[in-house]
Amino acid sequence: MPLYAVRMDVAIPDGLDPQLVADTIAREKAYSQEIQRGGEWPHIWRCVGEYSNISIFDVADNERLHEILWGLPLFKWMTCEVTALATHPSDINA
Ligand SMILES: O=C(O)C[C@H]1C=CC(=O)O1
Repeated sequence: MPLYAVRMDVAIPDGLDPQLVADTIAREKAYSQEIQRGGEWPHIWRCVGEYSNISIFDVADNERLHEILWGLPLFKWMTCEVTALATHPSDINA
């Protein structure tokens, strides 16, 4: 299945109801962990010092990745940069 690296940068607007923000972050965690358990989100790494992550997705196609990203509860407050990955010719494991 195709692999994708996705960098997510979160920017929560100032002045929002703190309960709304907390609820959204809790829903984000549950949604993310459900997809991780299903195998389509095998890696998520925090970018040190930033409210950002770099994740690896292992999904059927572009449409499925799009569906997952649009379903993120924090999606409205984040920007995503998607990079499709191909095997590197120097990879000794390939
Ligand atoms: O904290 C983040 O990087 C944003 C987001 C992505 C997955 C998740 O649980 O939170």
